[in-house]
Amino acid sequence: MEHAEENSSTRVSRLRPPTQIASPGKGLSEISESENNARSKQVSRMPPPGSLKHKLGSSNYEPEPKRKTLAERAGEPRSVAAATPGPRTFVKATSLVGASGKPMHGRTQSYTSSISSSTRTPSVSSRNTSNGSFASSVGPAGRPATSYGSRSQTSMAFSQSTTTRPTLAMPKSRPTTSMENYSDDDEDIPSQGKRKAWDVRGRLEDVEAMYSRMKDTLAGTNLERSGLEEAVSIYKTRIAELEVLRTQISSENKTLESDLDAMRQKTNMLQERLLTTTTSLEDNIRTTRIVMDDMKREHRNEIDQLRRDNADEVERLLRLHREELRELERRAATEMEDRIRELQRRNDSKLEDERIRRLREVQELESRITTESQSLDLALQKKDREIQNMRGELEDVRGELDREQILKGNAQRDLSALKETFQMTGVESSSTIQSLESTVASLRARIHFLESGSKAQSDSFAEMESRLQDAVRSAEVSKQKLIKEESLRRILFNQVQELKGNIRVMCRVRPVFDTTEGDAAKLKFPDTEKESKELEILGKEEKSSLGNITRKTHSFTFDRVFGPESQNQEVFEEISQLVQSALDGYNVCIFCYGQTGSGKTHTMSSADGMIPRATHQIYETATNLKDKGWTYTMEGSFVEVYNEEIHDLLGSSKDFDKKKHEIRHDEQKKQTTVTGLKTVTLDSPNTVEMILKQAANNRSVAATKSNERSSRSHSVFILKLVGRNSTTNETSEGTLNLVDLAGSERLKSSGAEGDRMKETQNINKSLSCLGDVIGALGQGKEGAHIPYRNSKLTYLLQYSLGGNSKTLMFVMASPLEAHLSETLTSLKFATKVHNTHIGTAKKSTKVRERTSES
Ligand SMILES: Nc1ncnc2c1ncn2[C@@H]1O[C@H](COP(=O)(O)OP(=O)(O)OP(=O)(O)O)[C@@H](O)[C@H]1O
Repeated sequence: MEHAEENSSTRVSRLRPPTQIASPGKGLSEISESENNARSKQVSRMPPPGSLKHKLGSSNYEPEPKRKTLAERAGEPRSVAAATPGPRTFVKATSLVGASGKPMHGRTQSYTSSISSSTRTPSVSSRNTSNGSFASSVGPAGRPATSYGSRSQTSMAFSQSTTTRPTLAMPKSRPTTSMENYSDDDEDIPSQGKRKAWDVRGRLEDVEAMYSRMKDTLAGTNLERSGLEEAVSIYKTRIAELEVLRTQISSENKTLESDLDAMRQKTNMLQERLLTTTTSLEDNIRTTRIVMDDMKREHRNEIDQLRRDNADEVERLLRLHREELRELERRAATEMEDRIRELQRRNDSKLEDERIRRLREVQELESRITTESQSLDLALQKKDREIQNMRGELEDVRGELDREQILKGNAQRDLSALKETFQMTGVESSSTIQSLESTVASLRARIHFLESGSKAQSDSFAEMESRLQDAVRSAEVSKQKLIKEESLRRILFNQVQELKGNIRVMCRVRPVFDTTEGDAAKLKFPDTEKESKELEILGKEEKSSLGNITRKTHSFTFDRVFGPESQNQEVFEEISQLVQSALDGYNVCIFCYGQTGSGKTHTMSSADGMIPRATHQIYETATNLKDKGWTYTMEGSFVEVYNEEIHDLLGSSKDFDKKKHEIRHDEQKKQTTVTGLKTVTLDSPNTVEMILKQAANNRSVAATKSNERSSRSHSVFILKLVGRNSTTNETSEGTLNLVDLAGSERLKSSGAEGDRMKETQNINKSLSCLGDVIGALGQGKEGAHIPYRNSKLTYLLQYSLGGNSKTLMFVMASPLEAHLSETLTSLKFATKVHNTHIGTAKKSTKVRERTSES
């Protein structure tokens, strides 16, 4: 098997073609027979290869009975020359395996073809050979073997079994071919090897017999060839099949590879999609959160709105109810009403008398306090002066005393020196002694005098000390008294303010600048000589149904009316007391209300307007109050309420639409804060100018976006004043709000559209909310709902409008005929506010209208 495998590569090409049979001879028949034998076996075993292997592989295989196998013949006792000495070719079994050397599938696997050309030594006695192998040597007997004998020969054998072959006897006379040896055993050619040379016939017969065997062999070879061809074709088919399989596998492989690529791409795509989905999911979550926040906010607003609506509804119902009650009361007691009116009038006059009396008392108290504090100041100054004088005297006396003591020391030293001199010289002169003694006496007298003077001086010094202590003590008492009186002044001052009313309304009419502005309206200030409280406006001409042209005169009364010639200085004098209240710890709110161009900004924020004046006053007062133990911190912020949004006028105008500011209330402290606002500490009077400039700049920058910003938004200057008295440990926290409201013109008359309409609607809404809040406060019911939340402006000013706070409204009026109806609307609104009583009772006024024919 080992050799068969080694030589498998040469197996087919070594088949000997029939033409190689050289010369006829004795060995020819042998070859023919053995070949025929072998081939017939092979042929019979060839197809089908599958069964063949099975048979060949089995040791029980029986060859055809009519022919003897080479093995049989080899086993016969007759001596046969196996081969000539020298190199000899052994046919070795070679398994016919697949071309690749691998075992064949199925039937082809079992078929083995043994083709060998290995050259071996002649010794065959000790080795095992294949039973089926045969050697062929063709050549004439008695001569050395032909090239057939010496060269490699092709033989075919089946290596199904191996047996030990008996030792072959070597010929004595001449080397014999194997053919000769075999021919003796051949039954078909009995004469073989015995024919005589002259027996041509016999030999011819032999040749013929040999020929016929050759023919058989040829036929066998053909069969073998066809078998081999068949095997080849099977291999080819198999190869083709394998090729197809390979193609299929490679195509499958390609498909799988492309599938793999596709899968990879798909995975990549899926990963990308996953990434995109994750990102979009995160975005969605973020957006959802924002939306949820918005919704929450909206929800909160809606709830607030609902609450407000409910409260308004309840209020409306209450109002209705009240009106109904009033109506009933009115019907039931018309007569009583007159009496009540009468009583009220009396009450009012009593109240007014009381107010005047209290005012007088307060004024007297104030003047007394002022006089007392002045006299105290004077006494203090006098005492200070006295102390100064005494200190000077004391210093002089001390200096003198020091000098005298030096003199005394000197004199005593002189005296003792003289005494020593006298004792040394021994000179005694009575006159000199007397004079000296008198000098000593006088000196002694002087010393005594000086000593007594020094005592008197130190007594006077002690007296002065005690007087000084008394003066300091009394100054301290006076200071304490002054501090107490300052506290009393605050209380009394607040009482005066309350008596004046916690909501005050003043009117200011601006001048007509030039004739291009249009005609001036007919305005009258009847009481200019007295208190300047009244304003009369002659209305427009109206045609009655009878054709008469009439004109109404509208009379308004306010706490003060400022005519066109009034200056900001005059206006400020009226409000300075309120500014003082803010320093005393009250919340103060000063509004400017009126149509565009009526002078609100001029009054409030111009260079000499209320804001700079108020801050200057606060700064001065705070500095003066330092003597009375008060230290103040002042922080200012400036905001704008535009379209119901809060903007920081001290911040950057770029942040106007980005930064959201929230209003927060501290219920306990009754204080309002706005988130994210820039606050400026007012540590010098000039800071306010800087604030006003920046606010104006920001508004003008914003104005380029939405036109005339100042008249379309409310501006609120918030000044927080926190004071602390280190002597009394008192604290005060007041807020001063100075508000420049947006133009109050009505939507109809302004003819606004789009964005402007929205602005106007928001302005109208916030102004009417302001009216509602003041109206609700005027009802004066404790715990009643005040609709602060209805607008940003009222919500911002919540703690500066109700309760203990003080409010002043300036209604600004245009002097022009063209603005008459707007002016009248503004003045009517102001009258409504004026009639509102917050905190203390206040005389009510009405708009009086008289019609006169023109
Ligand atoms: N009492 C006054 N004396 C002199 N000038 C005045 C007076 N009132 C207003 N003015 C001037 O009139 C003009 C318009 O006034 P101002 O800007 O104050 O009106 P406004 O009511 O604030 O308008 P807006 O609502 O548009 O802000 C300004 O030039 C201002 O200086």
